[in-house]
Amino acid sequence: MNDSAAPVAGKTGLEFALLAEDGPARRGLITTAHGPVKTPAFMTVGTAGTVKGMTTEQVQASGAEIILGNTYHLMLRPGAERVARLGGLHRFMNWPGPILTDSGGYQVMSLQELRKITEEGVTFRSHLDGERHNLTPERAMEIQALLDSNITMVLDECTPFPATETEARESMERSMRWAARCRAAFTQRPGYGLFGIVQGGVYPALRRTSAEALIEIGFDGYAVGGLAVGEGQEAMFDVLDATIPHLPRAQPRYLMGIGKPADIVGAVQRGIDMFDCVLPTRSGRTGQAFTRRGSINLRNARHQEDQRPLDPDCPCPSCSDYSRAYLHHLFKAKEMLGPILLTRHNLHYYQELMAGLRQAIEDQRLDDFVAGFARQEAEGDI
Ligand SMILES: CNc1nc2c(CC[C@H]3O[C@@H](OC)[C@H](OC)[C@@H]3O)c3nc(N)[nH]c(=O)c3cc2[nH]1
Ligand SMILES: [Zn+2]
Repeated sequence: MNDSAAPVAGKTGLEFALLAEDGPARRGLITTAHGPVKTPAFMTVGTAGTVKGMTTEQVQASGAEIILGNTYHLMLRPGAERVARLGGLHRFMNWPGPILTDSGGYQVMSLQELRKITEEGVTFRSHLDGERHNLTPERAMEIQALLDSNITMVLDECTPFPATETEARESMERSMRWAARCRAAFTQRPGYGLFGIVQGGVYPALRRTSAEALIEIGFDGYAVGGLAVGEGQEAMFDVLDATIPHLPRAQPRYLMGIGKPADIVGAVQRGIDMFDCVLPTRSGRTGQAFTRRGSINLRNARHQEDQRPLDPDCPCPSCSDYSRAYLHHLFKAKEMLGPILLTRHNLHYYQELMAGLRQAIEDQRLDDFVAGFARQEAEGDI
C-alpha cells in the first residue's frame, strides 16, 4: 500500500486519501458527510431524483456508494427551495449515501433554441412549461446547497464538439471566470466539496491553461468536461493524456459522462477516479445488457428459448432468478419488469467492473486485469 495514505483535506473539507497507485492509475477513498466513496468509482445517474426504475435499496444492493442528481432538472421540478423545505435531496429520495449534483451546464447548453448565454450566466426557457429561468454561477451554487449535495459542480459551458480553437478558447475562458465566481459563492462545510471542470475542447494547450486556471482558484476535485460529446474514444483518450498530467495528484479526478466499459478501463489506466454515465440505465431500458463477454440485446429473437441466465458469471438477482427467454419475452411484450431487471443487472455489472479495477490497482496487477477484460470482450457473447 502506498505510504501517502494520509487523507488530504481539500480547501472546503472534502477528504481524499490516496491508498495505492499502479502506474498513473489510483485507488483512493473520498470521505463525505454522508459516507465514503471508494475510487475508482462509477456514480449511478439519478438525474431527476431517481435512478429510473430502481428503488434506492436496489441501487445500494448493486454496490453503488454515490449517485448523481442534476441541478437543471431539479430546479425546474420540484424546485430547489421545495426540496430544501422537504429536508434535502437525501431525505426526499431516501438515499442516505453521498450525492454529487451536476450544475446543469450541460443540459442548458443542449437547449439550443431555448437558451441565451451571456457573461452573467445562462437564461433559458423551461422545457416543461416555457417559464424563463436565469442560471448564474451564484444561483447554481445556491441550488446545489439547497439540495444538500455533497459534491457540487461549478457552472460551466460544455464546449460543443466540434469547435474551432478560438471557439474553444473563448468558451473555456468564460467557464474559468464562472468557476471563480462559483468558488466565491460556495459555502464551505466539512464533508462537502466543490469540483472545478476543465474545458478546452480537443486542444492540448487550452486544456493545460484550463487546468492551471482551476488549480489557481483551488478546488476539492477536478472534472474533465467537454468530452463524451461525439469526439470518439481515441480523441477522448488524447485529451486525457494532455490534461491529467496537469491535475493535482492529491485531489480526485472526475471524467464526466463516460462511458462504455472499455472507455472506463482506459480512463482508469490514465488516472481518472470518478465516472458517471447514463449508458447502464438508459440502455437497460432498451433491452441492451452489458456482460463479461460484451453487450447483447435481449430483444433479439435468438434468446426466445434460451434458458440460460443473462450472464452466468453475474451474481445479481436478474441473472440468478430469470432466464434470457423470460427477459426476451418481457421486452417483446413491453412489460415494465423488463427495463427494471436489465437496469438492475447493468448497474451490478458496472459496479463489479469498478470493484475489479480497484482490487487490481491494490494488487498492482492492473495490466493483467485489463488484458483479461479485453480478451473476454473480444471473445464475444456465447
Ligand atoms: C454524456 N456525455 C457528457 N455528459 C456530460 C456532463 C454531465 C451531464 C449530466 O447530465 C446527466 O446525464 C445525461 C447527468 O446528470 C445527473 C450528468 O451529470 C457534463 N456536465 C458539465 N457540467 N460539464 C461538461 O462539460 C459535461 C460534459 C458531458 N458529456
Ligand atoms: Zn446480472
